[in-house]
Amino acid sequence: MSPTAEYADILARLADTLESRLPSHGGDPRSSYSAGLLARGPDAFLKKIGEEATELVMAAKDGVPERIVSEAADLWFHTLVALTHYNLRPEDVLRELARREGVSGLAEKAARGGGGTP
Ligand SMILES: N=c1c2ncn([C@@H]3O[C@H](COP(=O)(O)OP(=O)(O)OP(=O)(O)O)[C@@H](O)[C@H]3O)c2ncn1[C@@H]1O[C@H](COP(=O)(O)O)[C@@H](O)[C@H]1O
Repeated sequence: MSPTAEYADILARLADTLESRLPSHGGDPRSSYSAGLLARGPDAFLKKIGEEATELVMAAKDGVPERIVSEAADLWFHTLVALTHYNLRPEDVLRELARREGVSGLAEKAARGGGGTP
């Protein structure tokens, strides 16, 4: 099995798990890290997204592949927690990326009247 096929549904499965951690689904902060974040609300998980994004930037600047992957995974995970709170799914983001596929970022920016470097 190719790595892509092996991991194809990990985001959906993780989203299912996170939904089960919502307060409305009985998520228990005593036994679940994500239930704790979801119970504390946006201030808690949005702060984590900011921290993880910064940690990813620092890892990338250091250029250590294992740390870049680890910090990117932390950022994706906390982003999924946020999506869950707002009743959104990773499939919604994947659909948006699919919609953009093949559309140059430069062309899209020009269509919006933007210019300059990325
Ligand atoms: N993928 C993850 C995942 N990635 C990162 N993390 C946690 O995210 C936190 C990252 O925060 P930091 O790196 O800042 O470490 P920290 O200082 O300990 O964190 P804080 O105390 O600052 O929150 C750590 O506690 C990690 O364990 C994750 N926690 C859970 N999952 C997945 O979510 C599922 C459900 O987890 P629970 O909700 O805990 O049952 C798990 O089975 C996993 O599949």
